Order: sequence, then structure tokens, then C-alpha cells
Amino acid sequence: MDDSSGDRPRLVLASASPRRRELLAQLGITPDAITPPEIDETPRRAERPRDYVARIARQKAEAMPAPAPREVVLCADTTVALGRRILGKPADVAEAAEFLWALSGRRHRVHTAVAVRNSARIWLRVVDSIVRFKPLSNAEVNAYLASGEWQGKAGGYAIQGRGGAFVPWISGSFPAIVGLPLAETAALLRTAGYEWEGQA
Ligand SMILES: Cc1cn([C@H]2C[C@H](O)[C@@H](COP(=O)(O)OP(=O)(O)OP(=O)(O)O)O2)c(=O)[nH]c1=O
Repeated sequence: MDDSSGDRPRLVLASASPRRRELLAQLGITPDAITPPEIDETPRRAERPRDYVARIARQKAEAMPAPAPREVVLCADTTVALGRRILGKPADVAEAAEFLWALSGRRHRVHTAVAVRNSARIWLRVVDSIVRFKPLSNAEVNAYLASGEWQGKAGGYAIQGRGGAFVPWISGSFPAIVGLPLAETAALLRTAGYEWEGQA
């Protein structure tokens, strides 16, 4: 009987985000299972954006069933911060419009926290990036809202999509803005004992 997979570490991706799956594929990683945890993502009163993403990523990891030996769980959370204000996923088109106008012509930060858990412990990293938006016109905002791309995106835009046309400059990690910092994620996975084929 072929039991060659018995010793292979297993990766559980605790995320419903198709972007995170694609970013992992860029590293040559295919999760063995995808099981998004259900947690309350409401920010606490006066919670700082960076503290917030770190807390949520950790809570996602803690909400998962305890990993078996040789099993590693990966969670992440991305948020857009305008000063101390957290811009989550817009609830509706009106909120998406409000976010886009708030971001127009200004710089904001994007924080992505990655949490990796094995049977022994949890590791956490937060990666910070800065994104500059050009001043937007009414026509640009209206066309963007009509595209529907804002849905399910922190801050109401996707830099990897049409929203890229709003961004003349970034400082930091492009994949972290999209949802998963690749260098840090690869390092954390290795630390937690996950190995994959073609790993650098
Ligand atoms: C700023 C920005 C965010 N985003 C996305 C990344 C995240 O998927 C989303 C932020 O929501 P998250 O809560 O981080 O992730 P999610 O709900 O999509 O998936 P899960 O919680 O199950 O892991 O916004 C982009 O795709 N492009 C961008 O430019």
C-alpha cells in the first residue's frame, strides 16, 4: 500500500478569500483543506488598526480546532487604516462611496496580520504598507462603484483589479495589500514545520 503521504505535513487554510488561495499558489502551495472560521470581526472601541488586525488574525487561529501533529493552520486579516480609523469591508454601495472619497488624494495604511498555528503554538506577524490614492473624479468613483469590485474588499477597493488605476505609489508589500505577505508567510510556515515542494 502506498502510504507516502503519511509523513507529509498538512496545511489548513483558515480563509474564504480566493485571493489568499492564489497568493499561496504563487509560492507553490496548495492547502490540503480550506475551512474559514466564524468569528466576530467587530473592532473594539478606540482600537488601533494595527492592534485590531493582529487580534483578529490570532482569534481566527484560536477559533480553529487544535491542529494534529504535522498539521499547520494559516489565517490572515487585512485592514485599511485612515489615521486611526479602520475601514473594513463596506456594508453597501453608499459606504463604499464614502470610503473611496475618504481615500481620494490621500495616503493610507494597509495592515495585514498572518497567524500560523501548529500543535504547539501560534506565530503572528503584522506587515504594514502605505498606499497613495490619486484625487478621484466623480466619473471614476461612479464607474468603480458600478463595477462591484468594492464588495468584500477592505477599504472598498482592490489594488490588484481596477482599483489599481487609483494607486500611483505604494511603499511596502504588494501581496500584503492584496491579502497575504508572501515572504513573511513562507518564513512563518517554515518555522511552524510546514514543508512544500519547490520551497526556496
Ligand atoms: C486593500 C485590499 C483588500 N483586499 C481584500 C483582501 C481581503 O480578502 C479583504 C479583507 O478582508 P479579510 O477579512 O482580511 O479577509 P476575507 O474576509 O476576504 O477572508 P477570510 O477572513 O476568510 O480570510 O480585502 C483586496 O483584495 N485588495 C486590496 O487592495
